[in-house]
Amino acid sequence: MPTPHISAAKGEISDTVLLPGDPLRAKWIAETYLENPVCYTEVRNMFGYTGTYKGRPVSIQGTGMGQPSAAIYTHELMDYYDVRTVIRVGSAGAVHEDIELRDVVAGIGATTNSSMNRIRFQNVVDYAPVADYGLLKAADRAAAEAGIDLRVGQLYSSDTFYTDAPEIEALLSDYGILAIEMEAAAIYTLAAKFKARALAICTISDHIIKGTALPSQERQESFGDMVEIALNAAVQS
Ligand SMILES: O=P(O)(O)O[C@H]1O[C@H](CO)[C@@H](O)[C@H]1O
Ligand SMILES: O=c1cc[nH]c(=O)[nH]1
Repeated sequence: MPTPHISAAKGEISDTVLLPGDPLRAKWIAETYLENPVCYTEVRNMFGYTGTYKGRPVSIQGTGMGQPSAAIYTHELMDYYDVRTVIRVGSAGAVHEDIELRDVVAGIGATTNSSMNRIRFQNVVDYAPVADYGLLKAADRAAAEAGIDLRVGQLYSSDTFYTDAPEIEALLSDYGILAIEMEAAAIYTLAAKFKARALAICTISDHIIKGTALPSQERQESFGDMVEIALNAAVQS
């Protein structure tokens, strides 16, 4: 029996899954980087594919935008399909002066304004969602081998894309946050719950402090470095 949101049969999804927010990015990654990709779900047009990379089975599953959506896919993958390694491959907005457009950032941790973990931990604990150290090391190694400067630091997983309080983003930058995205904190938390491994890697598509952005046609091309790091980390670790 499939899950409510994924129509694959058990065994059709690898234990190692890349998680882009955009389902069309899942399609592009599968068709560009995997050998023999097969689409295993089209429920809600949130595409998922399994193929091989360097001889190892790897799946790519879209998550949609925001922590509630990403949490549904991560939960079903880990709880029902026995997925044990996930790497988010996302876009993010830089909030730090040292980060530039097209930089690839790996989130060692994910600060968040989401209420999801407040609900989970009954408003008693401020849980600190963190990446899997082994996966992070594998990504760092894969980036070095490819000659890519992987920036490692904290992400901010926000529940809002548009904000009325830009001063919060400036404050977070002062406290070392590199970039804003919308899913990593939920994915890291669920990986901990299911004794799995998670890492979020993001390409900087816009710079919130500097007010610059990649033209839309350049976005997909700029994701190549991130995807290669993620796939090589996935198969090496
Ligand atoms: O490009 P993706 O992976 O969707 O990630 C980022 O882009 C979306 C916002 O435009 C949010 O999902 C954010 O996390
Ligand atoms: O969540 C996101 C993703 C890309 N750019 C942003 O500013 N925020």
